[in-house]
Amino acid sequence: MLQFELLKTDPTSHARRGKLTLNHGVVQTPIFMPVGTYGTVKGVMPRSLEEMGAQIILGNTFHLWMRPGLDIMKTFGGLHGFEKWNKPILTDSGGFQVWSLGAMRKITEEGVHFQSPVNGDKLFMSPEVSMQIQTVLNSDIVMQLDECTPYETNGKKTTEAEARKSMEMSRRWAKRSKDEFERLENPNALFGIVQGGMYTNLRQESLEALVEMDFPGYAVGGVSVGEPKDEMLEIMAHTPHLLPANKPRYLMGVGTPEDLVQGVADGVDMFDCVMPTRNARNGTVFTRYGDLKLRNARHKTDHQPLDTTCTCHACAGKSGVSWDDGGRDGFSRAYLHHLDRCGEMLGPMLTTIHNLHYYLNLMQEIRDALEAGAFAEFRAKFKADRVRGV
Ligand SMILES: O=c1[nH]cnc2cc3nc(NCc4cccs4)[nH]c3cc12
Ligand SMILES: [Zn+2]
Repeated sequence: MLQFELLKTDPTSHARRGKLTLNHGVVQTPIFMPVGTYGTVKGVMPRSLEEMGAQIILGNTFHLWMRPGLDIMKTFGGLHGFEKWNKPILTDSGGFQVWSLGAMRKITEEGVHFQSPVNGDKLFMSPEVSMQIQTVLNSDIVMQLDECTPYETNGKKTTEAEARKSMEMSRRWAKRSKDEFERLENPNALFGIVQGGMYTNLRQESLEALVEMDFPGYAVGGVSVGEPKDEMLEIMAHTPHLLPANKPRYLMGVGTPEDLVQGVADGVDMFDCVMPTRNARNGTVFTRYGDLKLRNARHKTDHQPLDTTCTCHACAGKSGVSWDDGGRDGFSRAYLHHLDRCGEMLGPMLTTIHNLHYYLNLMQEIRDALEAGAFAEFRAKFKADRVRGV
C-alpha cells in the first residue's frame, strides 16, 4: 500500500512538501534515505538512526539474497524483523549491484546470468526473480529490475542508439516486474525506473511508457554513474518534474548536499546516497560551512566540535560523559583527528552519526522552509553558508 499526499508546492521552483504513507509508517518528504546495503547502515544502531530522524532506509536485494539468503530471511518474516528496523524500508532490485560485478555476468532479454561473488555459484536474476526476493524481504518500496545504462560503453560515451536499446529493455522489464509483483500479490509498492542515458528525448519516452503502466511511484535511474556533473544536472532539470505530481519521485544514488537542494528544486521527493556513510569512514565530514578532512593536521589542536550548529551525538556531547571544561560537551576536532590518525573504530562511528545527522537535518530544514514558503531564501542562505569555510 502507498498513499502520497501533496501538502505544499513552492512558487519559485518545482519543489514540494509531501507525506508518503507506507505499510510500516509515514514518511515526510523531501527525504534522505540512509543506505543499509547488507541489512545495516554501517556502524549505526537502528535506535540511533531513529533518534537522528531517519524515517526510511535502504536495503539491498542482491547482497541479502547472496547472504544470509531467503531461507533465513523468511524465518524473520522479512528484513524488518531481521535487522530490527520497524519503519519503512526501500530495496533496490539488485540489478545495479549485478552490473557493478563487471565481468562475471551475461545479460540476456530473459535476465542476467552471473557468478556469485560469495561462493562462485552460477546464478540468474530476472524481473521475476527480483520480485520474488523483494517479496520475501517485505520491503515497503520495491524497485523494478532495470538495466542502469552506463555512461560509457567500450570506453566512449554511450550513444543514443545504445541508450535506446538499454532503455527499451528496462521498459519491457518494468512490465514483467509489475506482472510478477501483482501475481505474487505483494502488498507493498512497486516503483518504475526511468532510464534513457543522457538523452532527454529517450528520458521522455521512458517516463511516458512507465506512466502508461501506472506505478504508485517513479525513480529516475541511470545517473550518478560517473557522468559529468553538468550532464547529471541536465537530467535532473529535465525528468523529475515531468513525472506525475501526485506520485513520489525518487532520484537514485544522488548526491552531495548541493545536489540534494538542487534535486528538491527540480521536483524530487526521495534521495539515497552512500556519500554520508562512505565519506565518514574515510574521515570526510560535512558541515553547514563546508566539508572538512579530519586527517588534515590543522585539526590536531582544535577544541571546537565538527560543526558548532550541529545537535548530533558527536557534536552535542550525548555520547561523551560531560566534562566541565567550559566548552560544549561535544567531541573536539582534535579528538576526532586523533581517532582518525590511530585508525580507531570510534572515529568512523562518530563521523557516520554526524554525517547522517547532517543529511537528515538538511532535509528537515528544507521541509521547514517549504512549509514556511521560504525555500528560495533557504537556498540562498544554504549556498552562502556552505562556502563560508570551516
Ligand atoms: O539506474 C539505476 N537503477 C537501479 N539502481 C540504481 C542505483 C544507483 N546508484 C547510483 N549511484 C550511487 C552509487 C553507489 C555506488 C556506486 S555509484 N546510480 C544508480 C542508478 C541506478
Ligand atoms: Zn554533528
